[in-house]
Amino acid sequence: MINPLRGWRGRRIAWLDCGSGASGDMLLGALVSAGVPLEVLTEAVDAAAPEGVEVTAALVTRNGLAATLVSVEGTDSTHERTWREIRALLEAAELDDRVRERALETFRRLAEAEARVHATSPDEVHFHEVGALDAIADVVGVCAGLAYLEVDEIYASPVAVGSGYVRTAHGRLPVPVPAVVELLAAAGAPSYAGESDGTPAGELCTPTGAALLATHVTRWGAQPLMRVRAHGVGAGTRDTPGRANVVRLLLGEPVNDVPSSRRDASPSNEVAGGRERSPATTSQVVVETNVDDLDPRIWPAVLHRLLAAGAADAWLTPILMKKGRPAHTLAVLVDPDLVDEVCRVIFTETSAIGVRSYPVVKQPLERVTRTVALPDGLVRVKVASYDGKVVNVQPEYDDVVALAERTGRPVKDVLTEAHARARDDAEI
Ligand SMILES: O=C([S-])c1cc(C(=O)S)c[n+]([C@@H]2O[C@H](COP(=O)(O)O)[C@@H](O)[C@H]2O)c1
Ligand code: NI
Repeated sequence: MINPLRGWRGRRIAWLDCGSGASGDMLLGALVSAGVPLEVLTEAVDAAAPEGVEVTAALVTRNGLAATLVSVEGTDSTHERTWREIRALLEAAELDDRVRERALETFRRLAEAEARVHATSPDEVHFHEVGALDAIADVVGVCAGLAYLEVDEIYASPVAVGSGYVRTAHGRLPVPVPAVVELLAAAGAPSYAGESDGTPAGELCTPTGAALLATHVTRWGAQPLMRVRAHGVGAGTRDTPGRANVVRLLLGEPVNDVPSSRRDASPSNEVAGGRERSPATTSQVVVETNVDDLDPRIWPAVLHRLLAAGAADAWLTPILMKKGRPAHTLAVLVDPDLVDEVCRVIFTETSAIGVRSYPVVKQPLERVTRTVALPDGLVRVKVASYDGKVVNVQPEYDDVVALAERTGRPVKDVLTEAHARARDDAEI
């Protein structure tokens, strides 16, 4: 089995074009079309599926475009599964830890979205279509395919969600269906209807597709500046005239559009041992501007937009400017390939009429995200190591707050519990 990205040195990124939406099978097709061997998906699916399923791939066309259609067939003996059942199933399956962690996170997001839609708790959620055998296969297969590619970061375009109505086990639902709205909102993903000529587009993004995107994608926007090394086109089941019903996956390396002296000072992050990224220094850019005339109520939205555009961090420092004017320095830490996007946000959202920027070298600690199981639910935890030793364990605050809200417990108690469990798991 040859990884299509094999032999590359340096950072690897993936960009998903979700201009015709996203679903589990479209994502599977894009992975196979980009070069992920079908066996990688079938091995993971066989390990997780409670009953026999067959995963096949075929070359088809969608509105004239060649695309790979991956189909998952099997007879399911049950009509619904609970989040608890799926969690137990994934926990018991012989899956690679990373694949299991991602699949659990995908279903956790689905359970939380369903719980919000139906005003219940994740543990009370009964999945219908989303808990079926083919959906489990889609989730595990996509998580296995993406893990196989070992990309450092996954970007995706804004997501076309569709419009109109769709028939489901819940009855007739408006599109985007409620679970998709919840999932994309929780992930901060930009979305739009995607109608071409005012005709309702139907359901373009499904809950499974949205949950998989929410779990894997860390940045949303147009294709970043990248050298494409491989790409794939995954077909949706329907062939709609006038629109290629596909997800495209582009794999490549980001192009650092920065002076060569910076590149020399900052080696690229090679994949160490094939999995974890080394704590090598990385080069980023700080973009700054001083502003004295913006309505201060707008600043939180500006910071939010900058982070949504992919900035690694954005902050304000109060300053006293020329003529004794109180003002703020807005500073944004960003990868070189996103500087233009950050400048676009600054110029359109603030009153700045210029920015300055300078390269910086960042030394990140090696870190991994783990999921710890508390009695009431899951919490992601960031575990950072220095010199091979765990030096920091930090539960994801948003997960802690969500769990505290769901259970009615104080946030500080859930935080302490998550912290203790994570430290136990990390053996520190
Ligand atoms: O299965 C469940 S719980 C479910 C919830 C919702 C809500 O929006 S609420 C919608 N659906 C519909 O089921 C089909 C299949 O979805 P996949 O993600 O498995 O492809 C789709 O039409 C959803 O809108 C299911
Ligand atoms: Ni529902």
